[in-house]
Amino acid sequence: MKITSLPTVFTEALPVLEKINQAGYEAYFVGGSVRDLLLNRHIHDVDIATSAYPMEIKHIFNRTIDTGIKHGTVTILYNGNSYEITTFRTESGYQDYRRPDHVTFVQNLSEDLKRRDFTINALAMDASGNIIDHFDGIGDLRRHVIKAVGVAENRFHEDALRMMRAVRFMSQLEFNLEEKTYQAIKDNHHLLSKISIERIREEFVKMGIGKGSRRAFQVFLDTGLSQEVPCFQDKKDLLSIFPKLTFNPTTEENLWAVMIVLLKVANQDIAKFMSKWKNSNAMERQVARIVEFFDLISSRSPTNYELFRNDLKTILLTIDLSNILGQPVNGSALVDRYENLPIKKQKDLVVNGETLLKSGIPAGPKVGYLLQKITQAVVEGELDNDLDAINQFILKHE
Ligand SMILES: Nc1ccn([C@@H]2O[C@H](COP(=O)(O)OP(=O)(O)OP(=O)(O)O)[C@@H](O)[C@H]2O)c(=O)n1
Ligand SMILES: [Mg+2]
Repeated sequence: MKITSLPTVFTEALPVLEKINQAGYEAYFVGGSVRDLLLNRHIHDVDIATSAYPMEIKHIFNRTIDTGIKHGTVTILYNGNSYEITTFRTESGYQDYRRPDHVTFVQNLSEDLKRRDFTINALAMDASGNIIDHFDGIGDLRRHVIKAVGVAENRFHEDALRMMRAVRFMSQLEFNLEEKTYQAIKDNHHLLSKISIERIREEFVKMGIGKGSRRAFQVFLDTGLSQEVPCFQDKKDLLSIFPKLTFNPTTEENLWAVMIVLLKVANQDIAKFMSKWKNSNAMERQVARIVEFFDLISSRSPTNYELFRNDLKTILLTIDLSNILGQPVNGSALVDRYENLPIKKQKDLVVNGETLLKSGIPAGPKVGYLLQKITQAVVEGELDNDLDAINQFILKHE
């Protein structure tokens, strides 16, 4: 197969292949970019494989970064873009079911393609647009199948994360798992426990927000992979809800929001669950806000309305909570209710602790009690946010 018209991500990178070729080495586009090109999907970056050693690549290009010299990878900067160029290699250095500590360089492309995870990812394309496909990856793209290259079990022993990659591609591409690949995951799911939570999380999130997330979740459960993720141990019931959802979360924040609602409904410890994911501080803050928000819905404590922020509004409007909670929750009604609140922040109230003291209320717990009563009555629409009305209210409640 030869591709004659290439998107700009490739045409911009063609001079890179040509420069390597002119220096006497082979060079190809490989992996995800070739797969996504054939699927007509958005291509975020192109990776290059070559017969040249990293030192030789550093000679050919002026601006390079030693990304992973040990693994044969050099990043080059060319015409405002950066490219990862990796020397043909095998996976013989794999230890402990994780990525290799050291690699063995090989001289030809077919050896390099053999060590890749799935047939649809073991595709290459040369500078003329010829597709190299030794494992019928094109056929599997047509059949919508994720199939391991060679013996599936070996591929998963080389890198156990590939089992998560399998379900993640199922979700992203809406593909099926080939029978032997599925069976090999079922037989080897325990190996996932060797993989760091950060790497698992990256795949889990991609799986959770892909178009085929619900089917992928079912396989994540059925194969036993979920048991190997620390925060999901003993949460099979909770997870079994995912395949039944009537929508796909589309952003990472949405995905966590769904998880949090499920945990809330099941009365489980959210902080404990979230800490196990080792999320970034920024994501932790987002998550904390989502938790606050759901507390808000359930407690209806007026002062909590302060926590209602635009991003949370988005969640409410995009996620159908009724389906998760098993009881009717009208997201847009909640948003409307917020929009029409007489006060949105405690500060919007015409009185505060200080003004109450000045008006003669004795210092003590009474002040806080009154303030809460007033706020609640105003939020619920039972009392106007007006000094006279509030003073009368105080007389009644003193
Ligand atoms: N555990 C892994 C990770 C990657 N690869 C190979 O390296 C390529 C690039 O890896 P990566 O960028 O992680 O994945 P992509 O398949 O490119 O997917 P994405 O579009 O998410 O980048 C893959 O296509 C595959 O050939 C592999 O064999 N085993
Ligand atoms: Mg990639």
